[in-house]
Amino acid sequence: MSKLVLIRHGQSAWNLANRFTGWIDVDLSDEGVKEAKNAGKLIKEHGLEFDQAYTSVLTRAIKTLHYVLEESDQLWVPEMKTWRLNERHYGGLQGLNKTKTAEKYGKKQVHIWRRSYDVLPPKIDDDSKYSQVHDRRYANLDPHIIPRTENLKVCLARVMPFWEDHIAPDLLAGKNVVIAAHGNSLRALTKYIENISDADIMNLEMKTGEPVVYTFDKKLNVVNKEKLDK
Ligand SMILES: O=C(O)[C@H](O)COP(=O)(O)O
Repeated sequence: MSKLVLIRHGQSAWNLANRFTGWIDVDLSDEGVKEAKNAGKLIKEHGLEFDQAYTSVLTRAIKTLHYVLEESDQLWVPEMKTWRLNERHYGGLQGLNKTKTAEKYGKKQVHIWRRSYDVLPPKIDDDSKYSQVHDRRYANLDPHIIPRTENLKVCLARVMPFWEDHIAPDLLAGKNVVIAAHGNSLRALTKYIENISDADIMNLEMKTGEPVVYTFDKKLNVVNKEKLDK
């Protein structure tokens, strides 16, 4: 039996300000720090011990992972950061206020951009101040791979190689794994793990700072799922 714990980062400054964030690197809010620490306490209370940790290359997820590991006395656990676990890229919506965008384009359209499986938000221009094409942390990627927009389908497609190369082999080797990432990269992983349909995934929400614990058998079938209450 191996365990996989998924944690959406604590509330970020732009969750609080209600702005589309995606690949913009905003920090945790004070409330987000509390949520991340609380997630670590819950993990300790439940006696969860990790062999490997994964996170994105975005501050809010990295800090959440570190608070979780610190609060559960496991800061020593090996960790790897990857762009493949980044939030879904929100394209030209990045930086915009969600309410104002709904007033401009209609609530229905904004809901489709936010939750549909395969509708792409508008692309971001490479010269936008919210584009990541010149961000040093992606310098080792082929510039064409850096997203200009993503829906959940595209996000899942870039998360999956990381699942195949790292997460699944760890779980098959009996390791316990923790992943601190983002609402939509984790919705994508959840869709795959639980085989959720394209239609039903629209209704799945990930709460900030709430650990979701999967137990897998030796063949990587899910035998249990539990959410740790805040
Ligand atoms: O990138 C963002 O704006 C949030 O992290 C997730 O946004 P969503 O709730 O619109 O998917």
